[in-house]
Amino acid sequence: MPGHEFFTALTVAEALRGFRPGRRSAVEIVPLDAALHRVPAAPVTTPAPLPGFARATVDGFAVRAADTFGVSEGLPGYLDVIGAVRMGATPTTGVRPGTAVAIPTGGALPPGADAVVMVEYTQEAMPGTIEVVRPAAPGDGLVRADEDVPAGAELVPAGRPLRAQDLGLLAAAGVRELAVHARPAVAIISTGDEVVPATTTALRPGQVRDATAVALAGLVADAGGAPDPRGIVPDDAGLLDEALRAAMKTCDLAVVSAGSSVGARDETAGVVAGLGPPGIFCHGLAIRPGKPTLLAECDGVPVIGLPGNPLSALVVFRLVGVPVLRRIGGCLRPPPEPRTRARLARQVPSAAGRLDVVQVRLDDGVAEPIFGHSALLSVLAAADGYVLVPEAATGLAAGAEVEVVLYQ
Ligand SMILES: Nc1nc2c(c(=O)[nH]1)N[C@H]1C(S)=C(S)[C@@H](COP(=O)(O)OP(=O)(O)OC[C@H]3O[C@@H](n4cnc5c(N)ncnc54)[C@H](O)[C@@H]3O)O[C@H]1N2
Ligand code: MOO
Repeated sequence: MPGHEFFTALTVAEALRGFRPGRRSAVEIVPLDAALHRVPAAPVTTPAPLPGFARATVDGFAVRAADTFGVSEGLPGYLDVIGAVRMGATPTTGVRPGTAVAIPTGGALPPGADAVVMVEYTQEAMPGTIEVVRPAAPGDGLVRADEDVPAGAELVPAGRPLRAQDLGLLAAAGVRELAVHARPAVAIISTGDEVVPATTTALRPGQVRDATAVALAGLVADAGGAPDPRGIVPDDAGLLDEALRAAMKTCDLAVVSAGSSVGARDETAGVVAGLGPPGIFCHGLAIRPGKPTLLAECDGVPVIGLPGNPLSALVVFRLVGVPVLRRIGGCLRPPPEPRTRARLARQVPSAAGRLDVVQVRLDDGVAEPIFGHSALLSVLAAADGYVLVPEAATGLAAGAEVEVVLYQ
């Protein structure tokens, strides 16, 4: 019977290294205010140096630094104030030896000046004349015309999702739109005769609401993808084949939940094997939970078969699906996941040779493992994060310092 062979389990690291579908989502132009978290398809270089003119970084007086050399509280220097810089305007009055021009923070440095003395280091000696009591070196109290971004410099790299500060820098440089990867379209197909839409009010005995699809859609959206939930397919090879082929016409990644194990009704592997070359990359990962996972690429579309247990499906998609999805979306530098260090409240057993993903609750620097079968979705909902027990380890000792990857 198809699907009854034993898994040939790869480690998660081997799978991530080896399964590298070449598919990339299309490139589209978006306006800057719609570009948060989008992935630039090419580096964006500055059209001009920034800030573009030398500007004061303090409120004070634009001066020639040489005029202040050697001054002190006891021996102030005297300068004639011959004008004031207006914000947003080109300064008209230049600074000559023995003179100063009043300037606000951010004002354009007048010609002739090479430093700005803070107002706190001056006082009015008489109307139109200031005493300067601290010397200024050239460059003090200002930023140069290209100090923020030199001519031709890169504002944002390709492949790193845009953060709020990136948008700010692009805005400062006058970039109004940019080329980004389209959000990869991720078809989400649930399977199982017992699975009914999540909107079902009254369940018949043996039925379960589709818990996986909406949760996967959340993970997809969090990772920059566009979820395309395509409903529930019964345990029928022909219908799954039809659903997958229809999805593959438009999606960048197809995800099937359940049916990836070795039971009589587990059709996913057989169907995926017939979808087109190169076909199945691996069936079975050395991970708990999540062993019955299938990775394939069929006619240019990556296909991921996830375990039926919703907890397992979500764990595997986070660890294996998200990196694949990000790469399809052109993301070369994924944002680092938030992590924290904690002490393990109790011992965690684990078999050598597989990666264990242990859900934990965090309390004041202590990570409390939440034990429970992977059929129990509440375990995942109760968790603040997870701890990985590497393949080589046979468990973690109580009190061990562990790294917790946090759910946001
Ligand atoms: N003889 C073996 N049996 C099982 C193995 C094994 O290695 N040998 N592995 C177990 C593990 S681990 C898992 S996980 C499951 C995965 O099996 P499938 O991927 O074939 O999934 P199903 O059997 O169809 O479903 C498992 C479980 O999850 C429920 N389910 C499925 N889809 C949904 C959904 N969208 N929303 C909510 N719940 C869902 C389904 O009703 C089942 O209870 O196999 C073990 N068995
Ligand atoms: O590994 Mo299954 O994926 O434990 O529930």
